[in-house]
Amino acid sequence: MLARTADPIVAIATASGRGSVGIVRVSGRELAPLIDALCGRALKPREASYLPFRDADGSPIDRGLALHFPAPHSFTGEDVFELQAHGGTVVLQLLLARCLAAAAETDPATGRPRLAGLRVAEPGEFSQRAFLNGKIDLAQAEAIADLIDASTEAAARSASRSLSGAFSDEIHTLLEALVRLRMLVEATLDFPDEEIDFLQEADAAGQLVALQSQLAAVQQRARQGALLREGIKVVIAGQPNAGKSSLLNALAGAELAIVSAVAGTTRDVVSQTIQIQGVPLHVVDTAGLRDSVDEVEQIGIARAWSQIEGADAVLFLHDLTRSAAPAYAQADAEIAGLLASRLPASVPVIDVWSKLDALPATQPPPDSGVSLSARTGAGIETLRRRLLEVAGWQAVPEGVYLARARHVQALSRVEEHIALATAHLAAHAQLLDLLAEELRLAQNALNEITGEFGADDLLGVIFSRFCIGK
Ligand SMILES: Nc1nc2c(c(=O)[nH]1)N(C=O)[C@@H](CNc1ccc(C(=O)N[C@@H](CCC(=O)O)C(=O)O)cc1)CN2
Ligand SMILES: Nc1nc2c(ncn2[C@@H]2O[C@H](COP(=O)(O)OP(=O)(O)OP(=O)(O)O)[C@@H](O)[C@H]2O)c(=O)[nH]1
Ligand SMILES: [Mg+2]
Repeated sequence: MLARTADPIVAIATASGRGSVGIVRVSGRELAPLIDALCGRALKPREASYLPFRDADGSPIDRGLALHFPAPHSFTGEDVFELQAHGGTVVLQLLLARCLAAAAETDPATGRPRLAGLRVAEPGEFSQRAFLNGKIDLAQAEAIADLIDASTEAAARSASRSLSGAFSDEIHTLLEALVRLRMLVEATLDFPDEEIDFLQEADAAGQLVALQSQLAAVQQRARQGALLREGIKVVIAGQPNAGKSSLLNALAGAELAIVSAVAGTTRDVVSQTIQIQGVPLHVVDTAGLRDSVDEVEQIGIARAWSQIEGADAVLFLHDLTRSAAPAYAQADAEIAGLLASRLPASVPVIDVWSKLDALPATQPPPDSGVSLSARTGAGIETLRRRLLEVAGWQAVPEGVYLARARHVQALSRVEEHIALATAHLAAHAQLLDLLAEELRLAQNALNEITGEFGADDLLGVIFSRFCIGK
């Protein structure tokens, strides 16, 4: 949990601490004395000045651009002071140390420390301040972290949309509609003897239907956004020698896993994240499944099963050159039974028929599942499309906003409360209290997304996952 203090904070604000330019950033209530110590003068608000950054004895540590964003017009809403220096780790550490030391020194003008309490920021603390000072809401703060962590272009673009407030705006539109309805219900509850039926007059039922369909659209885009952020885990499973490792390599376009004609080659789990239309797929190659007396192979098979049990989708590989043999088919049937008993029904198992190139031209490939050749690449594109389908990816024309599982879950709770509210309204008079309560709960769930109604521990978890300097 991040401390909620108003202490001034400082951090090196570059991802790796090494680049051609690096920034040391300070946020606090009144930074003028510190700025004077490092720059030797006051800075024009929001304008870059090129000057030496002064050490204790006045000698320059580096020369660079200094910026002062006076409160409240800054990223954090506090006074912000930036030193944009050369990006070496040592020079940035020197500047950081100089800021801390200068802050503790007595300001000749006041006889007090220049900036009492300056300390190094914890991860996420700058963004947390921007949130606490009302500069951004919680969904936007999360979008900053997601933008920095984005692993694909599509994820970065949609995080940027969330950061600009596109997602928050939609949540606010839903909130407004909900608040209007709540007022209506409360008014009806307050004047029970009134002749006119407010609810009927204002078509409360119609408003609920409209709200539901607005919500469905937001849910759809948030689900797609969460998919872009989190991706799905796809586990390749099957008998030894089925071509699992070859398929991983073909999907990844690199020789990651060892391929050999020896059955039981793979023992360790090998995984690689690939992307299809910007959707990250975490593809996992596993040891071939069979009864084995080899101790090492047994460990590998146990690991395979634990991967399979954590999968969002399973690619069940069958070797086309052997699948007609009764013993082979029997072993596949046993594996199919185990998959069915160990996986929840919601996890799709895709039958993949491998080594299509080695199949005699006279023999037609099975019409179920996907037939492919890791060697020639035939069928790989079909498999990619099938995987996108299984992941539930549908490109949304207006673009999606990057969302998190947390948001998708909150939206599902809103959906449940609206459904209950609709039922209570249909039953009318005697259930108006319950209707009001469901609307209130729906509003709370929406407020959790933007952080207007967030438990402190939730906020702590969210911000502590940021990188340092954000
Ligand atoms: N040098 C630098 N680059 C950076 C950041 C930074 O802190 N420093 N950012 C850090 O994440 C991002 C930009 N985010 C920012 C958000 C708001 C304000 C800001 O000054 N807002 C004021 C004024 C707005 C205006 O003039 O329109 C405000 O909101 O009142 C600055 C940076 C990315 N690039
Ligand atoms: N002709 C042909 N051979 C393939 C194809 N894919 C894999 N093979 C061959 O099948 C054999 C086994 O391939 P692997 O990818 O190692 O099989 P695996 O399922 O990972 O095997 P284990 O790790 O032992 O479980 C190797 O000799 C591969 O060259 C293919 O598409 N066509
Ligand atoms: Mg293998």
